[in-house]
Amino acid sequence: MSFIENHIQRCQSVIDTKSGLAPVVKKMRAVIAQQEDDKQAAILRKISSRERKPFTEAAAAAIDRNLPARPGGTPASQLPENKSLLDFVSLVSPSIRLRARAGSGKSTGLVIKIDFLVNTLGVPPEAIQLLTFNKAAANDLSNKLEASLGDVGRRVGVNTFHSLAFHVLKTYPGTRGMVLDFTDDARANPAKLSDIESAVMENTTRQDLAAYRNRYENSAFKFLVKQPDFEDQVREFIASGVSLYRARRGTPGQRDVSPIFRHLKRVAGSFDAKLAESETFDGEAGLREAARILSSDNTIPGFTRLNGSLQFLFVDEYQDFSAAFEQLVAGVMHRNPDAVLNAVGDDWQSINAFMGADLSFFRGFRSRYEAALNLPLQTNWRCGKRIVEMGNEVMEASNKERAVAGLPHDGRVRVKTGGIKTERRKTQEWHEEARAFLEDQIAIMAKRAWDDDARAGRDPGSLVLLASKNRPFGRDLKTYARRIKAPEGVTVASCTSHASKGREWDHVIILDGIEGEYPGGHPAQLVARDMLSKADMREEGQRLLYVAVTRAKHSLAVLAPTKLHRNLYGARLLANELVDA
Ligand SMILES: Nc1ncnc2c1ncn2[C@@H]1O[C@H](COP(=O)(O)OP(=O)(O)OP(=O)(O)O)[C@@H](O)[C@H]1O
Repeated sequence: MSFIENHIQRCQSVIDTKSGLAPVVKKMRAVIAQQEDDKQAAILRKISSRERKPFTEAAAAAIDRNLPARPGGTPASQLPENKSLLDFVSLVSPSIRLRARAGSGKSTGLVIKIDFLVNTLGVPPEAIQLLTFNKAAANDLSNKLEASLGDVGRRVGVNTFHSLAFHVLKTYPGTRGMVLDFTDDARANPAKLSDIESAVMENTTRQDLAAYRNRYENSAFKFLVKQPDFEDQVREFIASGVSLYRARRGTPGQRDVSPIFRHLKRVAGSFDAKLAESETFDGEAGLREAARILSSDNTIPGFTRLNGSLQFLFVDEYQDFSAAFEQLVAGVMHRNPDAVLNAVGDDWQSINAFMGADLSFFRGFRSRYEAALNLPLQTNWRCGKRIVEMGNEVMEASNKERAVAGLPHDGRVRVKTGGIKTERRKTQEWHEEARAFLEDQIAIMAKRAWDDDARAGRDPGSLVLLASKNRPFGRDLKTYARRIKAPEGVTVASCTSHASKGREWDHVIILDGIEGEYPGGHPAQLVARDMLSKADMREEGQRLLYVAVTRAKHSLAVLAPTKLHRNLYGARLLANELVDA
């Protein structure tokens, strides 16, 4: 009997006897490891295409336990739009990187797969661990698991990366007594800026400042050099740059040649030494140290759950990994070599480059982990068809990559540009014009959105104002939101495009769909030029626009007080209403 037939038989017996998957995974990996490098991927694909069979029926049942049938009675598992979901749930022995487009039911898919593993294959819930970036995502997944699996769902491990690191450092004898100066949401709150600032003050000489002056003198930022407080401004953005430098350490392909890069390295080194002296770990150092401990063979007394008994590790938002997160996951896998890793994320939604995120981790998944496959989840269950298309246009998607609309309704796209000229004018002047334009247009677009609801027989839906920065054109988003006359019972939200990730509203109005504005100016933007390529920075803006566009369920309005952003040109073709100035 061939290895593949044996493998399929072993899979069948897992279903029949609920006997545990670990030996099947172990055997499969051992056989693949014997193959020549170039043959490994091919044989894994072959195994996978056969492995779907024994598990498909039971995986379909898990999908149908969790998702309602279509109105005509077709079970969710039988819909062509859910074929990729069925693949994801039914493939259990390879590690998987799931590229899940916006609104494609990423968290729903995770919960269904865990339901399948626990209730059909008999995997103990304690042998399953989920890792998320922040507490909100962890709570959301815990609630969904409990809703689907009942009490058993509570036995699945759900942690943020930082809470896992915290636990390791507090348990490990070598670090138990150290000060842990990080919170669960430390990604949004990197090293305390004030401490970095003092390291900057102590490690920035006249010569270093001259290097910065040189760097910007002949660039688009030469206006900065002319400003009297140039040196203070530099010290401020160095501080953010040092956080970025620390987060990017160990990222493959890091550019590391410029004098500015070397200066950031020196300041970071001094800051790290200070942390070590005071026996303190901030979020970044804490993740790295926990990863180092996990990757060693040292005993961590009291650390039992992830110490060899783990069978499945699910990782969320994989597109936003920086080196520290990758190292932590590698550490968990080192302790649990037979575990299967399922990493889910969307490379189109990678928007944390300024926190050190780098897509190379997502892209290099198959080469980093044994017996690993890439799978897609392309159907968007959130947005109307035109809005899904809008997302594809923003991303200049090839046919293969396009997200596909799962919902039957069309959705509406509206575009209005103001054509306000920004050249040779003071910012304040054109901002005033932009404000007047926005106030008029927001009111018009909101009214049209709620009229759509009335025509479709829906209650007036939720509405959000989005922009890459909180202060588009001199007024904050909240103030614009407050001026909208909303129907009774509807609150108008406002949010930066970054913070909108993972959320959804019936109607979205983007306020700054203008040329050159995405992403909003991050304090580290100037030094980022020495660490990230121009293309990376441009694509980051494109992805942020994609996130903003795909928050809308029924209608999307794009406002551009000046000219339209080039990645939004597609909006003109898809717009139901288009009024150019
Ligand atoms: N296969 C499906 N069929 C029908 N509805 C689905 C399916 N998957 C998810 N949904 C619904 O679509 C909505 C979005 O799902 P979910 O929150 O899981 O998406 P997500 O991919 O995690 O979103 P994002 O990554 O954009 O934040 C939910 O209301 C969910 O019930």
